Amino acid sequence: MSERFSIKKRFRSFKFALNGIKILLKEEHNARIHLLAAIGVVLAGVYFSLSPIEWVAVLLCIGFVFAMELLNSAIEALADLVSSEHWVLIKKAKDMAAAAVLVAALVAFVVGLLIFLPKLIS
Ligand SMILES: Nc1ncnc2c1ncn2[C@@H]1O[C@H](COP(=O)(O)OP(=O)(O)OP(=O)(O)O)[C@@H](O)[C@H]1O
Repeated sequence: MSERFSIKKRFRSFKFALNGIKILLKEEHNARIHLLAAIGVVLAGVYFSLSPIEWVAVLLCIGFVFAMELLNSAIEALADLVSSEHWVLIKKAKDMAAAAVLVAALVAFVVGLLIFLPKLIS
């Protein structure tokens, strides 16, 4: 049977999700670098007075990279739980999860270039 809706439980789930972000920033050094980059990009966006559509692109990229970082770290944690021994399938899962972050970061980089390069040049 489905559970009754409870605001208290929804709030608790939200707290667990915030804890996930806290763990990411505490344990994943790459995420800290990405956070600094995101802050820099937002400040640059304010400086260059980005248009609404440019903000949408920038914020989507920032969210995309962090979401991929979170999923990558979750997969890494589960893989480490499964075994500390060397397994081809663990390598495959970890490398593909890391590739997801790389793809997101590359897309964000290209979008950043498309938006900021013309403003920097002119
Ligand atoms: N249990 C395992 N079995 C097989 N391959 C593994 C295992 N653990 C890690 N690897 C692989 O070893 C390499 C290094 O993994 P590791 O997690 O140490 O590096 P990393 O991704 O640089 O770490 P981080 O991003 O947390 O600094 C990766 O290719 C990963 O897929």
